[in-house]
Amino acid sequence: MDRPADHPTILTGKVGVLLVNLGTPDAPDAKSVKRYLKQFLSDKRVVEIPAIAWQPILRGIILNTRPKKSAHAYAQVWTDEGSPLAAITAGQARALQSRLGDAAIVRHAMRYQSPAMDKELDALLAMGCERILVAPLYPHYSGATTASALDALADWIKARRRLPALRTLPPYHDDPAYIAALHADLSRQIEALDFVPELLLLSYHGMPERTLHLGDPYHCHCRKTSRLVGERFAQSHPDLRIETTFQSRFGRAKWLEPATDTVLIAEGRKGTKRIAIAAPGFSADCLETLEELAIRGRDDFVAAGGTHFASLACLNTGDDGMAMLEALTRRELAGWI
Ligand SMILES: C=CC1=C(C)c2cc3[nH]c(cc4nc(cc5[nH]c(cc1n2)c(C)c5CCC(=O)O)C(CCC(=O)O)=C4C)c(C)c3C=C
Ligand SMILES: [Fe+2]
Ligand SMILES: [Fe+2]
Repeated sequence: MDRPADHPTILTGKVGVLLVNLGTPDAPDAKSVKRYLKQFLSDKRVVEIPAIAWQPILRGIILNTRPKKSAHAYAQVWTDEGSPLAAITAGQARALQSRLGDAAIVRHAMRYQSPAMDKELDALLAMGCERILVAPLYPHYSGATTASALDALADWIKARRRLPALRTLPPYHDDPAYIAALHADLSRQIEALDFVPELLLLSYHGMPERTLHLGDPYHCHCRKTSRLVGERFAQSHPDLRIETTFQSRFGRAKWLEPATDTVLIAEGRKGTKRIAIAAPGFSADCLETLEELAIRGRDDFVAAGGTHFASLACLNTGDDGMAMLEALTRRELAGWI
């Protein structure tokens, strides 16, 4: 009798690591963006409005207007290797694989679009992995990101007969390895600038404010990262002021404040001339950092009177970030030995 597709022929005792990020369109055109947004914004973890009320708004309004606008934004940051988020996440998986060597098989997946989580989990199983670490690359826990990735894992679990042993990487917003990586990487980038910033803005993706009152730890996680990174900078760069903001507001509800664009304008107006902005909540540069911060953020700040603006890169595939990911991964794998 044929074996079912998810049934590995030989079990080898191998360990798999699946890096997971949010997902991105396959191409910077309205059709691909629409497909992506439809999947993303239909996730009940992302838009917590009953489907009966939300789906008509999504299908009737948002999916008819936003894809064209967003596709234009994606086109401005698209690379030869595709969407920056996709290219960088693939690079992180390759870099982690070479750091871990025989200790694990590393793959990557996206919560939305491709490579799909279920296919990548099946691939690890087919390669003989009896233990799999699923690592959502979100330092700060939120229902919309971390929990949603775990929902997709749960769906995969429910649909398979034979399962590996599983672990998931916890949020790492206050992990000394993450704080040290951010401080080292951002310090190096700041030292390489041709100006001395007065202000380092730490901009995190926003969330509806309501989620904070419902008990989502996201806001507190972001604030704690800022405090810990700020303590390091107070030692190394005592004249650098550090502020926290939230970007990428979506929809009509109140989102976490202060908003990044509002603060950039207010700082420019009150006479701040030189700003560096970083986005510690994003493991990889993406639309939200390369277009919203680096292009529109600069325009906002300069129009308000600023003269020097630098958008700093995310940890991406740099040594500081990869050493941190290796340390976090090895710690989880050690729990299995
Ligand atoms: C890093 C953490 C993220 C949180 C928290 C988050 C919450 C969140 N996002 C939306 C709506 C959109 N986000 C979009 C893009 C996007 N979001 C994240 C990360 C977080 N989102 C990333 C990494 C990206 C970039 C994807 C890329 O392709 O580069 C978009 C799509 C782009 C657009 O049309 O503007 C939307 C929409 C909500 C509603 C939400 C919390 C409830
Ligand atoms: Fe988002
Ligand atoms: Fe908080």
